[in-house]
Amino acid sequence: MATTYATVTWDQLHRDARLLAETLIPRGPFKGIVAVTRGGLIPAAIIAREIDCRLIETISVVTYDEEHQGKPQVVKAPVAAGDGEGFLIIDDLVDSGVTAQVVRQLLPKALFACLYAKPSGKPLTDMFVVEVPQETWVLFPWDTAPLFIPPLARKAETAG
Ligand SMILES: O=P(O)(O)OC[C@H]1O[C@H](OP(=O)(O)OP(=O)(O)O)[C@H](O)[C@@H]1O
Ligand SMILES: Nc1nc2[nH]cnc2c(=O)[nH]1
Ligand SMILES: [Mg+2]
Repeated sequence: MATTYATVTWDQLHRDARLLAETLIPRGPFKGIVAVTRGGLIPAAIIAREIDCRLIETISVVTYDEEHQGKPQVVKAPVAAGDGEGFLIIDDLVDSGVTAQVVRQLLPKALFACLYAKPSGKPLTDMFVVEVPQETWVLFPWDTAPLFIPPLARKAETAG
């Protein structure tokens, strides 16, 4: 199936992160947050502010596409979070669920929350805000830039 794109603006991301924080409050308080770098860093910062949490640890998992067939590599372990008890894991999104699976294995007692979830990754989350179709590629604000688009009339002129 052809890939479609879903553009998320800074405003939308901020709203969705605040919505997630609201649903997380009754599940807390948390000892700390583990942000899944890099995509989880900005959502984690927004959520940390809302739930008043100042201890932020990170985990970095590098995954490879099917073509490269590599095993996911943990290039930074979340040592301050132990087995995850009392910790909250934040990522921007789950897609295949591979990243979430690796993270959960290392932090089995932590709660896993993300902003966006595709069907394959959804079962690996404890909480998410918006479901996105599997074939949709989410474009985050840090992936995109505003672009000049010529007026329609000028486009018609050049098309002859
Ligand atoms: O469920 P999955 O198929 O594993 O995909 C989800 C992961 O992919 C993206 O990270 P990416 O590995 O692209 O790295 P980044 O966060 O450093 O950009 C995203 O931020 C999630 O962490
Ligand atoms: N930006 C972005 N990164 C991803 N990594 C895995 N799926 C996605 C996606 O939909 N968007
Ligand atoms: Mg990521």
